Amino acid sequence: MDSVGRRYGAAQPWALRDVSVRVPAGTFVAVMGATGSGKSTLLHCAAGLDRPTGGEVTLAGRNITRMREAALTRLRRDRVGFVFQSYNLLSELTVRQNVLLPSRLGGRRVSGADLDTVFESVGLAGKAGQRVGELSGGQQQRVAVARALVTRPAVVFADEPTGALDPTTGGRVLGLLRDAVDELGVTVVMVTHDPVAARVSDRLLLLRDGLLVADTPTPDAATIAARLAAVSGAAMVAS
Ligand SMILES: Nc1ncnc2c1ncn2[C@@H]1O[C@H](COP(=O)(O)OP(=O)(O)OP(=O)(O)O)[C@@H](O)[C@H]1O
Repeated sequence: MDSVGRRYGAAQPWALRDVSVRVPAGTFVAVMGATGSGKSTLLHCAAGLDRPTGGEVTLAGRNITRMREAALTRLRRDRVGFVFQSYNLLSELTVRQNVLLPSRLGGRRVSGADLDTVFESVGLAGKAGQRVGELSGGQQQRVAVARALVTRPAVVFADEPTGALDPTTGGRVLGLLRDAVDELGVTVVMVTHDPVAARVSDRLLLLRDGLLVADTPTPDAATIAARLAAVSGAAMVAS
């Protein structure tokens, strides 16, 4: 992102202000900050889900700033995976159908071998035929991770992927994202409120009132919590 700004209306304050950040391939980045600091806005602008008001965005080597919607949709489908807090799965469909749905909609074939590999790696082997509605929250998030990874994306964007999970289950999901970085060279950009979850990342971005106020190698969880409290406190004082 080069000098990216976003506001949701001329009379609105800037949700993101002049953010410049480069994430090399194969890096795991955590994005943190107080509620309303612009984390989701940053993620959406970086992922091509939202258009910045100003600045330039390059995603998986392509400048998407003025890319037409159809090309952007193709780029997202082919090179990007998404994992959300709410899983965004179709509960009446099976695990396999959910994982294959985005590729099918895009007219792409996923080989049985690739599907088996991804099910194996996220611990869903043997569950492919089960209806998603019958699975636990942790299992559903694994399905979402499998769906994000099955197309072998360059980048996975995750918005609070462990927000609805208990710490143990959340830890497993974070482990899957970490493995995707270490073993497949995927780039992960993850928004989280949880310093323990952020600890799995290589690099920490901290936002305050839409400004990028820190960009550092990820420290230990206690230091993350202290930095988060410092920027959140400052945001509260400022408002
Ligand atoms: N669609 C929208 N229309 C208007 N304002 C918006 C919209 N989306 C976000 N905002 C505003 O932009 C600012 C940043 O919001 P954003 O959702 O990016 O913050 P966040 O750090 O992700 O917050 P949270 O931790 O609560 O999810 C907030 O002031 C929010 O009210």
